[in-house]
Parts: sequence; structure tokens; C-alpha cells
Amino acid sequence: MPKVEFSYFPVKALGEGPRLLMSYGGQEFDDIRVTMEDWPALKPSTPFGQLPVLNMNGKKYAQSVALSRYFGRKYGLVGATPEQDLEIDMTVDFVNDIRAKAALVHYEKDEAIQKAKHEDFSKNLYPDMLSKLNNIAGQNSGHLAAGKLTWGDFIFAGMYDYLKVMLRMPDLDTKYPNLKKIADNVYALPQLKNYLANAPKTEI
Ligand SMILES: N[C@@H](CCC(=O)N[C@@H](CS)C(=O)NCC(=O)O)C(=O)O
Repeated sequence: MPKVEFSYFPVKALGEGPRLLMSYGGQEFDDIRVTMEDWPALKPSTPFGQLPVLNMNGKKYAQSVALSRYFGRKYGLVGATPEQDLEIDMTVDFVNDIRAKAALVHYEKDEAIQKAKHEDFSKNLYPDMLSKLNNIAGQNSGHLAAGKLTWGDFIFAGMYDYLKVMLRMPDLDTKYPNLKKIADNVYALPQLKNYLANAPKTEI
């Protein structure tokens, strides 16, 4: 299995899912953490002007979900039926919907608008979305979908710390315990021990 290069910023966020999946599958990779200083020079050489990017066999591939689905297929972390795959896809899309809502607030430049948006989303939207996801994880034995470990779990686990910060919800663990279970189940995998021991520690 030839070594590949994986480039992302020095955070977990959208990059950690693919990093965890490669580690799970025993895929050796250069874990390139691109600084904001270096990014402008690199940006034009990426497929969509965004990170993460996987450089494999001389070709560059982008989009964190597509990359994760690819590794999921490669390592058998998929559904047992097309319907289970659909379940994984729809739940991963929902996770990204939650992330997109929180990002809308996080990156709002006007402080007053940011505060109002955060209060509004925290009252109704976040509890509604998170409790739905928490129930789904409860019905799937601590997994995101299909009642088993899939590539979707790796995306969610990789994004868990980042979500806590974006949602401004340090008590996410206790409020929605089934979500923590998804992350815990992934981080306990023996295949990840080496990567987790050596990867740079980041807050998000
Ligand atoms: N849908 C893409 C989104 C990628 C994305 O938004 N990447 C951000 C970092 S999280 C980025 O590259 N930002 C720098 C830029 O757009 O210049 C994915 O999931 O990979």
C-alpha cells in the first residue's frame, strides 16, 4: 500500500475523520498540517480551493465526506444493504447541517448579530437537531447509523470536539450522552492507538 499525503489545517474538524479512517485501515500517510501562512500559496493547487486534500498516486482528491466514504468502502465500514448506506449518508449530511448552522454563528463578524443568533439557535434549533441525533445514536447502539461501526462514526468522532466549541456547548457530553458514545466507540478502537498517541493535540 503506497504512502499517501493528507493535507488539512492544524485542527481536527473536517480532517480528522479521514485521518482516523486511514489509521484504522493501516494506510500510511504524511499528515500535513497546513498553516494559515502557507495556505494562500497552496490553495490554487487544490481541486476546489479548499482543504482537506488527499494526494494519492499523483492525483489530488477533495471533500471530507467523499474521502471518508471512499475509505469506508475500502475498509468495509459501510452498510450491509443500499438502504443502510442511505441511512449513513443521510445522517452524515445531518451532522454537517448542524455544523453549518453553528458555523453561521461562529463566523458572524457582527458581535450583536452573533449573540442574537447564538441565543436563538440555542433555544430551539440546536436542542431539536441534537436530540434527534442523540435518539438516532440511541437506536443504533452508540453508532451514527446502520447499528454498526461505519465511516460515518469516524466523521462524527473526528468532529466532536470542534462541534462542542462551535455550538458553545461544553456540556454536550452530559446533555446528549449517546453522541459521546459514538465518539468514545471510535476513540477506543485499538487500530487507532498509535495515531492517537502521536498526533498533535488540538482543541478542535
Ligand atoms: N465540503 C468541503 C468543505 C471544505 C472546507 O470548507 N474547508 C475549509 C476549512 S474547514 C477551507 O478549506 N477553508 C479555506 C478556504 O476556503 O480558503 C469538505 O467537506 O471538505
